Amino acid sequence: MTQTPRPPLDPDDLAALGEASTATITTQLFKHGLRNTFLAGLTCVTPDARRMVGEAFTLRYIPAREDIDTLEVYDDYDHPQRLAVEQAGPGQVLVVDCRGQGRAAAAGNILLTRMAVNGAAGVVTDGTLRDIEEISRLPLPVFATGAAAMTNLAQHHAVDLQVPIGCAGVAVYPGDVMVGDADGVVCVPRHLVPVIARTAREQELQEAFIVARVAGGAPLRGTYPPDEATRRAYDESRGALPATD
Ligand SMILES: O=C([O-])CC(=O)C(=O)O
Ligand SMILES: [Mg+2]
Repeated sequence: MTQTPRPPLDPDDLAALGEASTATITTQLFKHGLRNTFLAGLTCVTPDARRMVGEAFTLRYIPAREDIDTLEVYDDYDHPQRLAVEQAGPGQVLVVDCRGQGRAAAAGNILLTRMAVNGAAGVVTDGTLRDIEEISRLPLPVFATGAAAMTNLAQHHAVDLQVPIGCAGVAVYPGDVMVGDADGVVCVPRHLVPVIARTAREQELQEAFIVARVAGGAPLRGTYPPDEATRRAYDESRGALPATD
């Protein structure tokens, strides 16, 4: 299908998003009116992998049908699932729409090993994965709802690459930026990346200051959220630079 050209992402913005928590990013998106950006119910199944940040490369599954989705379809190296695995490259996160259905796996260890070797930035699905023990050792951030041994053709039929999808109830457009950490995965609409990157960085700095005060015994009142005096102390700690919102 034809791809709409997308303006390139600024590496500094990606770095800032990669350093911000998903909690911070969801709050910043909320401030911009977006409340449905967190892919609830997914956990990171590769706990030793780096933090995840990258552009969404989408793959859409529909329900399988027994007369179509036979095991022989995998003899075709151009099966859409296989194309997605080969094509999602450096800087890209494969986001797989399983319609929240997990009785058969979205993918398994061989496919995700291929993605790790290709330098993909991560894998996200609102379904399950097979070979989960081996996957858990991959150096690739992977998020899913859990494990299922059954191969994906039993429940899923791969139809589209790089189209808008729903994943865990969130709209994900190709090129949106996916960020993942221990809390889960958030989708940042591409056009909001510069502003969210900047304000998320600022929130992280302010929260580091606040948590140090709370850990040191400060009460919530006056500290969290910060009142005028705490904000002034924070600004002074930052070399008197005024906080941006
Ligand atoms: O058949 C599948 O779902 C794929 C699989 O097991 C793998 O990638 O190792
Ligand atoms: Mg396997």
